[in-house]
Amino acid sequence: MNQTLAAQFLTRDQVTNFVVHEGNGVKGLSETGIKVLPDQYIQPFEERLINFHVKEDSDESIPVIDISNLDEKSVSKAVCDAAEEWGFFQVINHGVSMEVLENMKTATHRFFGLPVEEKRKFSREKSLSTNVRFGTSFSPHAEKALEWKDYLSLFFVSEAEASQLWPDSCRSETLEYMNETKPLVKKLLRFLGENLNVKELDKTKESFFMGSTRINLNYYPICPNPELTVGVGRHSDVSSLTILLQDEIGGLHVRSLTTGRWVHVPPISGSLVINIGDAMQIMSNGRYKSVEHRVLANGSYNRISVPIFVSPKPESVIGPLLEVIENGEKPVYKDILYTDYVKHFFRKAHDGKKTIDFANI
Ligand SMILES: O=C(O)CCC(=O)C(=O)O
Ligand SMILES: [Fe+2]
Repeated sequence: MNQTLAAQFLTRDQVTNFVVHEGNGVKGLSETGIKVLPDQYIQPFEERLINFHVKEDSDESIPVIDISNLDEKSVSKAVCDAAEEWGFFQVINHGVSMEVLENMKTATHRFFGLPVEEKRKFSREKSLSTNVRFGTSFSPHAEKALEWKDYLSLFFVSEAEASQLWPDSCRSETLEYMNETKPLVKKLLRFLGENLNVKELDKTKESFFMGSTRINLNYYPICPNPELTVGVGRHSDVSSLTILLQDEIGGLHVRSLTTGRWVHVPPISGSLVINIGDAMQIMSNGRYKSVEHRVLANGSYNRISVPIFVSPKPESVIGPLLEVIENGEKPVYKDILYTDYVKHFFRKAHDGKKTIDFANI
């Protein structure tokens, strides 16, 4: 704890400078031993999860699906039902080894444990490529209230590019995690596709569903007033499918489509959390749901998570799939250039489910 440094944060600008511009992140701020949450992290009353109905003991919970089940039909049905009713589920016995997952978590801690000068090499100002970005909050320039989170975001182009640009401290573990997860992604997409009348995942479908991949390493440090802020604000993902590895701390909440309540996603050792993103909601013409979720800040523990955002190729034009609307179903979304959609998402602060209005007819 460094009380002297904590006492130095007199003004809002000094905090922003320390966290955002000097690249210390909220991790750096947390490690000064700061006792009071700086003003710019105070979320409006209605955005603080504490004010919402969260029932930890509720009988509502997102489905947990054992993917190893030999009866493919029942697994496929469980996946598609979960995608329609919850937009979120956890998978166990998914084929990605515990070792790969543990190595990914260790590498995440290793990266965030680096000295600031090392991490800053990947900041917006210094990074050699926009495909690699170390940052804090979500879009600090667009946000009225900041989020209590630091991240490293890695857009995958090729192994060759990754070996040039990604940090040494986490490159091989992240690539292995991404590669080992691919069969699971394909399996889930095949199930989801078949249920939409997509007979096979050919090259065109693959580029719609999984043409690009971004992996984020998220770090949520201990927060002095967790009840006043958020780790991540209400949002849905812009991906087709998100595969998320979380540690044992917890804090991710999903809004139930049935009751509107915020439901906790309990950490299950060795599991992966899967959620439908906006691109899949659009391509399925609203059949699969991209659901609002958010992350609480924590007053006692540091937390990490590692989402893989499996998405269409940026240059793909996506809209409701032909297979879905050829039976006469009325399209509810228009065709959009995926990169325009992503730009729209990042231009503003997190704002619940509003991003998808961009694609409304
Ligand atoms: O940290 C988590 O559990 C979720 C993070 C998240 O929702 C995101 O990065 O989009
Ligand atoms: Fe998310």
